Amino acid sequence: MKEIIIATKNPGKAREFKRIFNEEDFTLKTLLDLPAFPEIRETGQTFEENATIKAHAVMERFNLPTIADDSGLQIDALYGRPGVYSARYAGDHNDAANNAKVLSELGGVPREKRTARFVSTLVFANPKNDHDLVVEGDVKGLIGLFPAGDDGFGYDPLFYLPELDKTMAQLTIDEKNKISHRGNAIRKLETQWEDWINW
Ligand SMILES: O=P(O)(O)OP(=O)(O)OP(=O)(O)OC[C@H]1O[C@@H](n2cnc3c(O)ncnc32)[C@H](O)[C@@H]1O
Ligand SMILES: [Mg+2]
Repeated sequence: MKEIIIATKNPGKAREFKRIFNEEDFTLKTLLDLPAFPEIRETGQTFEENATIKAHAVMERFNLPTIADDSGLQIDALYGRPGVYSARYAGDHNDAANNAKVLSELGGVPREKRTARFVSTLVFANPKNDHDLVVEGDVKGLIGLFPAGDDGFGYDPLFYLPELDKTMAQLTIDEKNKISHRGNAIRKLETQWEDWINW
């Protein structure tokens, strides 16, 4: 069976990838399914640089086609922060602390100025290809005044979608994948990889 690795240790991302891919043609493994992989230092200045670092570190270790996702939240009133620092804005992978910091920095900012977007950049690296596939997906929304919802991960409880009158954390995984930055990026990747990948 053909295999693709998703170079992530984030259980929320892992669930979304597994749910969206139809695994009839290949199986998907994340770093949570594989022997302990050392911490990858995300030293890039952009989502693409960090996704490239992750995809290549993991591809070289396992010698298999590997997709990495580097993603984050860009808030207009904060000049694009937390951006590439989204995972470690207030505390490393401490979602509650990160959300609290965003809310406190936005204190007093009115609804119409709380615009934001989630971005996901995917880099697909393959031992048999000399260039990577790179795609970006996004979704626009507003930062709520307080967290709402229990699903998803990260900043989902703060990310309000006016058209749905719900936060990202109030959506099912399928509803989130249908509109999310990651879902949009994965769909773009799927239209491109058939011609590129040579198993
Ligand atoms: O690097 P990996 O192992 O993939 O996992 P990570 O959580 O560290 O992932 P990133 O380095 O790409 O950091 C992205 C952060 O942005 C936030 N984020 C990204 N996508 C999100 C989503 O769909 N919903 C909520 N928050 C998200 C969340 O805080 C993530 O930890
Ligand atoms: Mg990370």
